[in-house]
Amino acid sequence: MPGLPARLAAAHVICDVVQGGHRLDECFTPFAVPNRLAGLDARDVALARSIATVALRRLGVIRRALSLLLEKGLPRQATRLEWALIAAAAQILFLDAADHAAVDLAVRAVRLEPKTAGFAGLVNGVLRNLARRRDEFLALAESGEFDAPPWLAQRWRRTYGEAETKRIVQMQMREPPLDLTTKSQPAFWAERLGGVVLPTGSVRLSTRQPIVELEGFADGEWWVQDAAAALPARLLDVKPDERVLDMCAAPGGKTAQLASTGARVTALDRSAERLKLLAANLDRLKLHADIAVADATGYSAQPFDAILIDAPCTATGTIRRHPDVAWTKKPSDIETLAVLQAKMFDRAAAVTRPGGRIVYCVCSLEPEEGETQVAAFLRRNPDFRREPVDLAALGAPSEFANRDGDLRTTPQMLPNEDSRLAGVDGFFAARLFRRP
Ligand SMILES: C[S@@+](CC[C@H](N)C(=O)[O-])C[C@H]1O[C@@H](n2cnc3c(N)ncnc32)[C@H](O)[C@@H]1O
Repeated sequence: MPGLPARLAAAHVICDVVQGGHRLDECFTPFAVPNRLAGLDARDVALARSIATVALRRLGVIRRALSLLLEKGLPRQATRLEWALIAAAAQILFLDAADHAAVDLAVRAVRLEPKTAGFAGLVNGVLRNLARRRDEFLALAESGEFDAPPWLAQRWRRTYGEAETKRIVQMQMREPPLDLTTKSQPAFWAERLGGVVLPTGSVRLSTRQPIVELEGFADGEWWVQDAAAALPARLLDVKPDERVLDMCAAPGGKTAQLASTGARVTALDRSAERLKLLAANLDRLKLHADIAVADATGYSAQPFDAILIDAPCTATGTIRRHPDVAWTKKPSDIETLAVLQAKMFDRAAAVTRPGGRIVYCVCSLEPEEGETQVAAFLRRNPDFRREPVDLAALGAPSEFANRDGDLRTTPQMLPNEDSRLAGVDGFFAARLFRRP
């Protein structure tokens, strides 16, 4: 039955992410365990990915709609039913699938498994009702009220206030644009690829074409990187021939920026697998960095002129691009990561030469990983001082800096009349100079 394998794969992936804690991107690599894509052709993989992505982006409201339709809740003996219902609901409410096809394929999918086969009638009824009451559920979806896990929304309200949190959540429900960092000539590439040049210099497209098919990819003229993610490496203001450490480097978006300045860059990461990706990316871009596989918290070397710490974090600023983050992270992750980040920060201080500098950044909206982390670092390391970011030099709007002069972006910033071209990832970055 055409379309069935893609729907089955999507339902499995949604379960692997929400129940198994897997990263969505990882589920779509050939090394995924379990591999849900075996035997699927490229079109089916793309369809499964788009269903799973939308389902995770709108999981809160989909679950809310299903709970309104399933008066008695999900049958306890068939919890796997939920994933098939979620995949089908994502298609009915948010994708251009014909209702009857989405319902029919979901019914066929649940009939394939002995544990769920007896509920085919229930699935049929629930999904038909969902399609009939589509407008009501779309109105519910518009509010954005259900699309962030309550614990995260509550934190953001405390940090950013009610109104901004609403805008953050609403932006996270949208499909993000594709941002490119070009080696040179952003205006030329924007024209060739049908995009725009942002004030910060990134090229922004709204295409859904596979990246590898876009002009300039194979020739290594640009790489994919959110506009906010492109700013921290620039804050380091690296000069040719300086010795620079990229402390958490893979897959190498920021290493590429640092290496393209002519600096001597060491790209360090704990993950040998991810460093293979970095090496392949640098190869395509015809750029060079020395690669080191090591745990940053125990790293030792001759002092560097400049260090970038793009620390591992909860990544709650990237939920637009990685909707799985909203459903796989938990409050204790913030505490665990904050401890690791502080250790890395102190190690970086130990290998910064007097007069040298550090840029510390995270793609997290949580102050414990950003603002608070820097304040604690400065208390522990009085030989460092903060240097406010120069927004004019970055071409960034004034709202990109916080009161301390650090970079702080939130997803609803960089608005655009064309909503397909609006928003940025949530990022935090601070510049710290070691006294000579
Ligand atoms: C936010 S990602 C880096 C993204 C990268 N800078 C870029 O722009 O493409 C964080 C990285 O930290 C690495 N990492 C996590 N713990 C580490 C540790 N203890 N030592 C070194 N690297 C670590 C992860 O493997 C991951 O690649």
